[in-house]
Amino acid sequence: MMSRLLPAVSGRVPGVPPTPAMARVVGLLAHRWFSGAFRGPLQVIRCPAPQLHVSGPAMAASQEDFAKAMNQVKLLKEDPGNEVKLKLYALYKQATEGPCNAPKPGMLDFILKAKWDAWNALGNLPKETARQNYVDLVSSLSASSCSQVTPAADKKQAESDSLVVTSEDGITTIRLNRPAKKNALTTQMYRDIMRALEAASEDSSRITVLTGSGDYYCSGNDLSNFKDIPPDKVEERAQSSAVLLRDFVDCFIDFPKPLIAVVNGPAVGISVTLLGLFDVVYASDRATFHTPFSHLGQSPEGCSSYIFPKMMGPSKAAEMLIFGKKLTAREALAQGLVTAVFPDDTFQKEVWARLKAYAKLPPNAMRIAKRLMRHQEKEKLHAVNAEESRVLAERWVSDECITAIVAFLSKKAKL
Ligand SMILES: CCCC/C=C/CC(=O)SCCNC(=O)CCNC(=O)[C@H](O)C(C)(C)COP(=O)(O)OP(=O)(O)OC[C@H]1O[C@@H](n2cnc3c(N)ncnc32)[C@H](O)[C@@H]1OP(=O)(O)O
Repeated sequence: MMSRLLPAVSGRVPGVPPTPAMARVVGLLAHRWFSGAFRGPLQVIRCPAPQLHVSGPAMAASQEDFAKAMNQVKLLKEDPGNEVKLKLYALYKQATEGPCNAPKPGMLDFILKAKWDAWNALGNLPKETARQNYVDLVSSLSASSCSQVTPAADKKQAESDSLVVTSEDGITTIRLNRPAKKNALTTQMYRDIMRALEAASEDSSRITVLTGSGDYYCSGNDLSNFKDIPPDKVEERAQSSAVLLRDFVDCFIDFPKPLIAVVNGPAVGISVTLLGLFDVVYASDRATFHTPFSHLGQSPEGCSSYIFPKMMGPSKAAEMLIFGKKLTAREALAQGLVTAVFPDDTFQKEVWARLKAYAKLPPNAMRIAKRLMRHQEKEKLHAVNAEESRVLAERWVSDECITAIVAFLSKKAKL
């Protein structure tokens, strides 16, 4: 694709070398055109993606993604160069107007001809594919543009008591930091994690890690979230928690970069179910995986009702999600929930060495590979998440759930 565009950019007829005078004129016009001296659709468009030739509506970006990509182009820190701008232009036109039907500009109208050639070269590429390719290209440009942020500015992104977010060596790490409460997730932490993921998806890091401080990875939802709710607000709180849950899980479904869980110790509830949405899960041999939903009068979330049966087969998934069987790290590895298990005493050293090496890989290639692996399932996962959240809102107001939570909060029960 690149080489097909080159003649268009230089204004050359393929196979005919340009004269020096022609090259000078083309260079001048191209400079004016691309530096904004020319008004027209090129100012509306901006960055695209390498032609992936992944076709068909299954790979199509939404109009919202497309609109976002157009805005992102304006934020690029570096001029992407004429070749890329031409691709962006062509993909924008194809995505918004379809195949090129405009009359061919005259040979001496170099700039218009370059634009026309670029658009025309897309032939009958479907609008949806052009839209997707535009989004991909912008995303790849944003990633490489962001990676030029100075290391000092890039080091620390956010810090709060319960969540610590750092970015170093190409890795953004989101660390749950409530060790005294086994890293149980408060309402504020769900919100902060969503914000951290959003920032990580746009920062210069190449991979993103979620891990815990202290002896636990995470003990799941903080059951105190259910405390002090006036009786007439119970239903309303259940509904708003379901919306929070749905938005939270959606962020994991949509996260564009490689996402790695570094499971440093036991994991409970939502911190286990979410693992199915990570790309890689590394666990200490001290970690356990526990989803005691029935014990709590609750139901599975994090898309686990769909992913776990597919991953480990329905009966192993049933043992976990219906009967609350706690898995050891080795059992979780055998079920495909965990990628690799490390001895606890060398866990941190081995895992971070591996992650640092991964974080040196080309970021766009990693994102594209992830998208190709995950895209087909995305719509399904959003639907599963919506349904699980809806059902949980019902469970939270059930007698079974209220009894279980009261028992825990009054210190009468523990898992
Ligand atoms: C809006 C989105 C909603 C998403 C819904 C998700 C569903 C789930 O995640 S369900 C899973 C909920 N989690 C639990 O049921 C775990 C409850 N915790 C325990 O059973 C135990 O604490 C433990 C087995 C995790 C650890 O036991 P251990 O004896 O080692 O330590 P503790 O002394 O019990 O814990 C220390 C400290 O931390 C508090 N704590 C631990 N986990 C939670 C939690 N999930 N919610 C609230 N508080 C928790 C525990 O109460 C102790 O506090 P104190 O020191 O103040 O007594």
